[in-house]
Amino acid sequence: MPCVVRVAMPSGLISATGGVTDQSTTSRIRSRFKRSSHTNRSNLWNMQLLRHLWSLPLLAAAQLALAEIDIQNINSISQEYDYIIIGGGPAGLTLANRLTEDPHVQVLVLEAGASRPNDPLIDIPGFLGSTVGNSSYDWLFETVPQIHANNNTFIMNRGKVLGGSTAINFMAWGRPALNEIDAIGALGNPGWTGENLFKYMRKAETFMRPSPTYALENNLTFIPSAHGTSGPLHNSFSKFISDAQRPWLSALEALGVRKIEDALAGEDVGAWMAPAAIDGTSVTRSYAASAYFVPVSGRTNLNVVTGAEATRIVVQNGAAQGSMAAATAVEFRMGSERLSVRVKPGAEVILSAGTIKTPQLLELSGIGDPVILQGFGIDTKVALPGVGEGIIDQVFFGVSYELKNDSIITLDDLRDPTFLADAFAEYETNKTGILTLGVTGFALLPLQTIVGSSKTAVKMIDAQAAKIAKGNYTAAQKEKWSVIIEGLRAPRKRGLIEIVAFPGFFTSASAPQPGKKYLTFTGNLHFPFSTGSIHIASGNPLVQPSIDPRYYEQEFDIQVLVEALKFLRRLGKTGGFKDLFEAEVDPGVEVQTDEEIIDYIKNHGGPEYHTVGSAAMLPREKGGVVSPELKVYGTSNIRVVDYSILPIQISAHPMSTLYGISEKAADIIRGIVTV
Ligand SMILES: Cc1cc2nc3c(=O)[nH]c(=O)nc-3n(C[C@H](O)[C@H](O)[C@H](O)COP(=O)(O)OP(=O)(O)OC[C@H]3O[C@@H](n4cnc5c(N)ncnc54)[C@H](O)[C@@H]3O)c2cc1C
Repeated sequence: MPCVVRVAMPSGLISATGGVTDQSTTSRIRSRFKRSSHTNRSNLWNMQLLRHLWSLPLLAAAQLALAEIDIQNINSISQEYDYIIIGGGPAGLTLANRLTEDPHVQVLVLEAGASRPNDPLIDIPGFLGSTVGNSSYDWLFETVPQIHANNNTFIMNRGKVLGGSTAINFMAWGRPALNEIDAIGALGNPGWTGENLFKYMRKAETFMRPSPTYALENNLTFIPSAHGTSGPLHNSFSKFISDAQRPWLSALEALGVRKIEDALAGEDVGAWMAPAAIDGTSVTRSYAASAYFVPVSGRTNLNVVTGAEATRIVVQNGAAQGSMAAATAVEFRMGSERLSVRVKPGAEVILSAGTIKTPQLLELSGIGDPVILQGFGIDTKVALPGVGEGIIDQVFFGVSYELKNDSIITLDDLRDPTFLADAFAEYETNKTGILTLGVTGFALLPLQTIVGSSKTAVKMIDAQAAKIAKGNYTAAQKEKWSVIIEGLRAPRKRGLIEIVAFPGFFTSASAPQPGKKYLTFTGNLHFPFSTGSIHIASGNPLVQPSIDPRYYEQEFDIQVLVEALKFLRRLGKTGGFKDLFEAEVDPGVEVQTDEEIIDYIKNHGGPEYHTVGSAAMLPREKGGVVSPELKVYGTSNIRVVDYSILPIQISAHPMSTLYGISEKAADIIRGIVTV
């Protein structure tokens, strides 16, 4: 067996702790941020969006940071693991942490990406988004051309690094309504209730309260009992709130959107100021690797191997013999080496490779739809047609405004290398300034608010319900959609569109102008009806799967987004925003008719990075892949624990829910709870 890499904790390019930054350090920082050698990877939508957000010098700095990252060879993989976890993202590392609390349990984690401790582009909150699109951190998956989205292809960004997408994401910390989890339970998943899962979400987190003065000045409210106080994952309110978003709550109130005390307490329809996954003490990103791995990295019963890409689970027996199929080995690659680790009797393999890679690995292992598997010469070990089917992906678009007042600080300032260097020095010295920023202004709106009329909303809902009733869909599909319809009919209990105030230029049709400042509103469709699939495109594990979310196949989705864009334009003309904005930049006033708006959204909107459903937790006869215990049907020792198990979408950003799912899964696996 080869040597195994265990991640070391080098000092890194930039210390994450505070301290005095002297003059020579500041000049070094300045010159670093002035260098530029980054070349743009793609002209696809997401890439344009992020290219506008982040300057070339910053991305060059990322390359310098990479050179400093270290991985050490420490020991060898043994053959005696109780759990082999594929994927060192939020789910994989939560499980690894909890399962190794028992010193007699041996755990191996295989992570395809590298470990990047003390990487400033991950750790410094205000650099959010800077690693998205950089192949050293990002898988850069691509969809197939989307026929209902002007045939556009979209990049599906996902973290390829220890910590998974939590290392590269935007850190928004939210939770769905309690009743949404109850609805997932009612689809055939006993034991999955809102109350129960919220308990696990709180277990995962430590919430840092803001000081009473800061809370009062910035309208930050919270209900203490809704938050965890001793979990590994830290969250807090942003220490920097741009003046560009000050009118958020009052302008929304003028449009009939009430402020809610705390969107994490089980009801999330309304407007709020949100915390982010930022450790309020160190003022660094709190993510799966820093929260769940680093504190326990010294455990001798935990072996986390980075740069190790799992390629197949070797599965024996199966339906043909009438017995349960069982994993006997996991094959993986490290560089050009092909390796394998045995699954000892009684041990388990847990797939936590994320919504895109988990179904691919199942299919490569002979678990999936026999027709698809045969097409690639793969023997069927478990016939499970639900694998990779029924995926639902949230989508979003932006409306950007140029600010009248160029002295307001926004993320746009970071495109200026001198400002960036100063901001960096301020962050290093005091842990203050724009580089401490997390996105704060959120609201979740029901259709009734978006269209401004209950009657119109009900008409749209009725039309969609009738279309579904008449359509040639399976009963299981109709049942899932009925949950969304039910939500749409209960505007106080369930929202449909989330809107966010992003303090900077975050649209892709135009480019930001030097010296100008912007605020972007995003409109995010959190319950799309359009449903697609992810399947292998080759028997070669290194060929990425075919991802087809079928964006806007259900016309209702695009109709709602058109209405959302109109709502955001109304918001831009309301209250304090009216005086703040010089002009709408994207889509721009020339885009007026519904057809023009549709084109704008299809060409300049895209994935919100929250895909669910590729290994759905549902009864097997309803297309389910895993049971409520998260066991893959037809197998004795394979589970899936990641975001792919959600059978329908939720109204919130995934992280809190996913950590909660993973905490609960750890208790199920350890036998602490039964479902
Ligand atoms: C750009 C972006 C912004 C986002 N913003 C937010 C936000 O603000 N708030 C929020 O709550 N959520 C956000 N999300 C979503 C959130 O981060 C993800 O939903 C969540 O991390 C998904 O977790 P997961 O375990 O399913 O998969 P991932 O986080 O993708 O983890 C999977 C891990 O498995 C590894 N892996 C995959 N295949 C293999 C293999 N074959 N062998 C070994 N390892 C493998 C991957 O490298 C990765 O580390 C964002 C996501 C992205 C990409």
